[in-house]
Amino acid sequence: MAIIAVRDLGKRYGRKVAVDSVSFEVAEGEIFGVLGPNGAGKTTTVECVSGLRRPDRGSVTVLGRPPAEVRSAIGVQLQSSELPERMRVREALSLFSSFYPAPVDWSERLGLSAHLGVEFGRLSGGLKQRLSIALALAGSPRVAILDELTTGLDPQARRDTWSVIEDVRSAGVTVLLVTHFMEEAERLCDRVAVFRDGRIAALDTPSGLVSRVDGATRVRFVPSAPVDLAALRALPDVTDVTTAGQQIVVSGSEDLLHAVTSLLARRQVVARGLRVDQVSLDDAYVELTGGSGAEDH
Ligand SMILES: Nc1ncnc2c1ncn2[C@@H]1O[C@H](COP(=O)(O)OP(=O)(O)OP(=O)(O)O)[C@@H](O)[C@H]1O
Repeated sequence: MAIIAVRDLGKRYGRKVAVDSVSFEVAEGEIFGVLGPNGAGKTTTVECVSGLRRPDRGSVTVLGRPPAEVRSAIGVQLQSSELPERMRVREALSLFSSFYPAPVDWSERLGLSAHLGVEFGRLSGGLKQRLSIALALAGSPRVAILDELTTGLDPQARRDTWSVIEDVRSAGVTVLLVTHFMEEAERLCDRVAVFRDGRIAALDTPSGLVSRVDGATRVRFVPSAPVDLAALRALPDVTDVTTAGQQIVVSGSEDLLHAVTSLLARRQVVARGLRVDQVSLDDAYVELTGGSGAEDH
């Protein structure tokens, strides 16, 4: 069942169209990625899902109801969440707990127990993010909205935060994750919506996005005997055949390897130094967003 349903969402700021005709559904228990360059409409979209912004057009439902009616089911960690510098971790947790009838303490699971007496201003970037997740989850929401959680973190803190997000999902929470990082989307997300100019340019699993790129798979080899390149080009899975010295490079869809090796076997040609490369989600992203920088933060 779809826990989040967005249909034909539209939002303008004055004359600026921030989001235009955006539709998607998120299934319960998914980690759903929202990806795209700066200004593509990601934050506006998730703010409409969280009920913080009212759409101009279209509809958003969470658990089948407008977000404003199910506030306690939605935990929000937004990009610029800052706390007073002198507020201690313990104080922040107890303040947020006081908002809810049945608060849940995530501090132990998120590795914050040893830092309860530390002031917010003295926490590392990774611990600040853990605290912001703990605060977003204090009301035991069914959906967590996490916006650019790992921007500005060092690689280790980013990896630690990823395992925290996996723990959150394991606890049964559906996650809507805004990110600029391909590696993060590939590692965590079940499906990803790639935003471009206020619209969804593609929506698929990370591997599905990769396979949309023309020539997503490349097979390279040196043939033991001359091969008819036209026969390779005629294979249904092949989009391109080039040569580099003695090496032949065949590009095409995922089933390419089987098609190429079968043809070579029939002609009793051995493929020496055979290598298969796959384009990365980075390549797919650049193609889908028209070459916009993915990691320009
Ligand atoms: N409050 C606002 N008033 C006017 N324009 C806005 C406002 N918020 C966003 N915009 C504009 O709307 C467009 C979409 O912004 P949004 O923040 O949703 O994009 P984004 O994909 O989240 O970008 P980023 O990755 O930089 O956070 C941008 O052109 C932005 O400048």
